[in-house]
Amino acid sequence: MIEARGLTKRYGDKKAVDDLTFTVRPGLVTGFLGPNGAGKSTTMRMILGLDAPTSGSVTVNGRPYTKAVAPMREVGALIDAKAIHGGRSAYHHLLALAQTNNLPRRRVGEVLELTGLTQVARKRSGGFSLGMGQRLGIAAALLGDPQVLMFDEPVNGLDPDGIRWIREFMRTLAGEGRTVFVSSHLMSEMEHTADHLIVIGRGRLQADCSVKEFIERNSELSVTVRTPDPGSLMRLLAASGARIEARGDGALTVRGLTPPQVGDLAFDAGIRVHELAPHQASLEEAFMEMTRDQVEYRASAGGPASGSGFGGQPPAEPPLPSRGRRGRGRDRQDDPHHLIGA
Ligand SMILES: Nc1ncnc2c1ncn2[C@@H]1O[C@H](COP(=O)(O)OP(=O)(O)OP(=O)(O)O)[C@@H](O)[C@H]1O
Repeated sequence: MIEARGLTKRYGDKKAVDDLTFTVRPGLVTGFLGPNGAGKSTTMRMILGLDAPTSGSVTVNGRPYTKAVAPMREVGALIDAKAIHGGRSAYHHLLALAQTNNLPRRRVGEVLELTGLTQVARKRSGGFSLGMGQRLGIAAALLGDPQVLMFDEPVNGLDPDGIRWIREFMRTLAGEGRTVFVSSHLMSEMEHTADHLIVIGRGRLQADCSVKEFIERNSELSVTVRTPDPGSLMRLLAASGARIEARGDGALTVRGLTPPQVGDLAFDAGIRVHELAPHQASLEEAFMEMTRDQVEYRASAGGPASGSGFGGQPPAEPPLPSRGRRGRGRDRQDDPHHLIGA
């Protein structure tokens, strides 16, 4: 269990982390999300005692991590997988860590096996691929068989196989009852990995809830409808108060009406419908809505997109007028605790 209470970190006159209070519970994968510069790494460093809070506190299993008698048995952390002596083999890297931390030698073989590195254990780690380097970092984190695991952006730069492996591994660790805290700015990845989310923006807590709740509260259910007569259907639905967007692929996105309402209106007017489906926003779309004003270094729309993540991304959809999603998001940002304590 990780507990932060009023955790604050100031660099000069900038608050990198601002009065964060949250609990990371065992048995779940908790995603720690926020745009670039939101304060995720600073928070993780404070949890590990690598940075001192300006005020507030954070404990691991009830006490500050710096007070842990056997740190590697308390927390396993993957913060920077490249921080490894490249001339050493994976085996010797892990053995050195085990010996300096008073951990049994047998753990080296066990964690090599767990992370699928046994076959390459005697090779120089400097020649490892990014994915193998991440596995080695995770093997090191597991050496002390800790109950709490923290991963800072573990899937960055990995191929789909590597991403899937890390995702399943984190889920297994949580399934064993461990506390798994993982930071990421890759929304599509977190949607499939995390049970719970802690979201920060500009150092402040924005949400502390499940993935499902986050999506439901930050997006509006819409209806996708296809018809050979879009003009008539658009006029009909607009007259019933719906907001309609004609998509490039010929479908209409309708907001403000349910799928049965759209179907019934079309039927009564004798308009053929070829597709009618509810659409729930993805985690990424819900995030883009909530953090619209919080990305510290957002490229202009049309700038380089970074995949399914924060920053460098144009909004998922153009802003809608008055009752549109942008308006909804703004209202909520005035109350940063609207999702907290759900
Ligand atoms: N040592 C430092 N000195 C001054 N400012 C810092 C320092 N470390 C971080 N910051 C600032 O604190 C803010 C939070 O940074 P942090 O690295 O924690 O964010 P992050 O959410 O991890 O972002 P990213 O995803 O880009 O790593 C940023 O504005 C950053 O520039």
